[in-house]
Amino acid sequence: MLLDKLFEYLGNGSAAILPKPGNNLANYVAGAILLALLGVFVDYGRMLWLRSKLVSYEIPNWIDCCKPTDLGKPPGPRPWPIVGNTFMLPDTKPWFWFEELSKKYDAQLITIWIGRNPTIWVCDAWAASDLFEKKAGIYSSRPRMIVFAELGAGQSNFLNMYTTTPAQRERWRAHRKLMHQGVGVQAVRRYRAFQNDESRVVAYDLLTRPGDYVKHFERYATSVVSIIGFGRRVESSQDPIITEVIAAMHVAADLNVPGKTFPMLMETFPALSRFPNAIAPWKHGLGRKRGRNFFYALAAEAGAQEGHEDSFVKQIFAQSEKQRLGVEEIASLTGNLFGAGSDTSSSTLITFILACCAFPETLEPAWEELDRVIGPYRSPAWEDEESLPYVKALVKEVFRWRSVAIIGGQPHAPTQDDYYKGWLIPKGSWIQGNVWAIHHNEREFPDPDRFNPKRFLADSPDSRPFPGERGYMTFGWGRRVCSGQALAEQGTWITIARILWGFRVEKTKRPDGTVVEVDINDYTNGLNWRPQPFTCSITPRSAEIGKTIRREGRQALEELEQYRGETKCEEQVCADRQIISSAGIPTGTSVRAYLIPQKRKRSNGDGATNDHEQRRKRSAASLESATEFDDAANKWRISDLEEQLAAKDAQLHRRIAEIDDLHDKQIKYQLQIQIRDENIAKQSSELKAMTAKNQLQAARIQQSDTTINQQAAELERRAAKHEQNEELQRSLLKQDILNELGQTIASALSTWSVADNNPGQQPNQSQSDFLTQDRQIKERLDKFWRQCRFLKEPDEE
Ligand code: HEM
Repeated sequence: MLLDKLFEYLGNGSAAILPKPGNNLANYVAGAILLALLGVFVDYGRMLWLRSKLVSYEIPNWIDCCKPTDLGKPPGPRPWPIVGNTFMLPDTKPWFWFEELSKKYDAQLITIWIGRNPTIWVCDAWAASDLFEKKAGIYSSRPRMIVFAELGAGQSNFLNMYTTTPAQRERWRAHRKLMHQGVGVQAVRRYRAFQNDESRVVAYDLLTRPGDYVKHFERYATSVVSIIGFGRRVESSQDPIITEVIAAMHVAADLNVPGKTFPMLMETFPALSRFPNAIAPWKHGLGRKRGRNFFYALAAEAGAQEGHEDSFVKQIFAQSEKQRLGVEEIASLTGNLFGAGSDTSSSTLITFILACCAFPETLEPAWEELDRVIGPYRSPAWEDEESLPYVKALVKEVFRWRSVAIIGGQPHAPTQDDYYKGWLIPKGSWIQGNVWAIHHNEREFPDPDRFNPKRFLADSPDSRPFPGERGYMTFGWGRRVCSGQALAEQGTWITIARILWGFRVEKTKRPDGTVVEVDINDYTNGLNWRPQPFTCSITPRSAEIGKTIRREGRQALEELEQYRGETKCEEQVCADRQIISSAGIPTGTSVRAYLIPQKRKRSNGDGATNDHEQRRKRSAASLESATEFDDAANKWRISDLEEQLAAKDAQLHRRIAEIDDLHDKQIKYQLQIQIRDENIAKQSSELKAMTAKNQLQAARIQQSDTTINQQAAELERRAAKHEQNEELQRSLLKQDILNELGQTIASALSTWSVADNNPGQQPNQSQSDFLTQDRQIKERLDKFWRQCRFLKEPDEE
């Protein structure tokens, strides 16, 4: 505090150090030095005292909470007075160093002193989950951030809000609720149609201009949030929303990385941030609020326009009175969609392209799955997600492998003193997740630098336990978890699935056949990092797929037509003047004016303006300011040319699309004629086959008729023969009967003559014999008559 005062004194009161009549300058200086030394001494005492508390012995259950070696071991390098560990920080990407330190100290948490402030880096997934998730009630506030909040996005910005007091918590909740209404899990399902269309346009753009893949991704990500926010899409990568916002985000991301230089040193000496920009080069021009005005102007313009009543900005204006939203808050709520949503999403897609080039073997299973489930005649749709488990795992691996928010976005701050495994985490201190270390721990992710989607397949031997069901911590934690997570996850899935389905993404080949290697470690230095520019080859996987991409791309553009619009330029003055003036922005000021402040004052085409000259004179002492102005003027001129170029580009694009359209129609008709010809040929050959079949069947019928006739004749012949046989049998039988009859009669006659000729001879014997023979003759005669009746023909009756 003392040092603060000293710097404040030196800063604000530069006049005070000038000698005044009667003052002894030497005494002044000596007094100041003495005071400063005393300040340094007291402050260093405070630092050491606090540091000693970082290893606490007031642990209720220290036996099970930490290894004995942890006790007494400082969880970070020893700080120096005033500068802390600042000068030990590496020039770039300090997260690697923090990871090394956590390994060196075998500690999940380490402490680095940025100047006089301890910052605690959580380098372990389980510790991050224990603190940020399980103790979310304590760890959901933000620390004081000079660069990011006070000089940057503003303290009233939802990203930076404190939640220490009930009033702050109530304000933060109101903003969170609005964000949920805009981009919460439920809300983003409504955006699937246009998000899918924008992703189809990306595929279409990759087909026509693959070399510009970075621009396509930036346009896509910005357009999606622009439709959500303002109900209008971003058609060209020259749109100021892209050029300005993404560039601003890169600057902000670079400035907010802990480093040994300014502006991060203002975090430890806040007084330095109060110097006017003109004499404070260490501020890098921060704190001008231009961004806020720009976003408010955009919001007011979109809010005043007809249509798209469900856009986020209209919801915000509808609730602004009830929620007592000020201009800054409205600007930040809409601006956050762009600030937090466009650079992050596009950088993630660039990382995906790098992974495709560096690890081509991981693409084969994805292609197999996509060919099996989707085929070439349509691209993946939302409903396919569950049928494409490998693609889903690949998207998760993209989120893990090189997570865009590599230090977990903004720091958290506990709202009270807390202890974790013996370490004190002081109230209000800066505690931040080192996502790099968390996602590169061998225990959870073996061979962590290898891009390996199988880690996210449950039955794979490469999968390991990890806190939380998602398996990664890319979107932060607890109550401060990224508000746009659902939107980013669904958009990243659909775009990656479509690119995998449609394209062969690989390293570029030189004319001599050698490949241009890619470097998986060549990333930018920002807190949202992305691969440094690299070349790659992006070609459609087949001609049929190429056709589908074109067809779907054009269909998507037609569907997106309803969101057509453009960021207003100078001549298109903001419509809602009342809102603008109530916001303290002069009426008639264009949105564009907040991007390039001096444009309206330009008097002639050569760029030399009166205002410019005056400003040069006024600020002769501030070379930086003048250069800055020159930059702005040049930027405006370039931007004009770029606009013209973009318009020509758009015209050319439309013309190419028309020609493509005609070409496609021609191909379509030719295809239809071909299909019809094929149908006719097929039908006539079927007819021929049927006729031949019929003829064959007729011949068969004829043949079977002949057979039947022959069989009938044979039957007749057999019947006649049978009759003849029967006749023969009957006559033979008649003959037999007649013979027998003759014999019977003969025997009767002889019997009767014997009896007549020998009367009285052995009468009894003869009598009985005679009677027997007589009876036998009668029986034989009876039988004979029966047989005769049997043989008799009916007509012979
Ligand atoms: C790949 C894309 C994205 C990544 C990796 C990402 C990552 C993050 C991270 C790490 C945080 C800090 C969380 C914490 O403090 O614990 C965050 C906060 C935030 N993000 Fe995202 N983000 C992404 C996309 C988006 C999108 C698309 C939006 C909006 C449309 C968005 C809006 C926000 C907001 C408003 C916050 C602040 C939350 C708060 O402080 O309570 N983000 N994001």
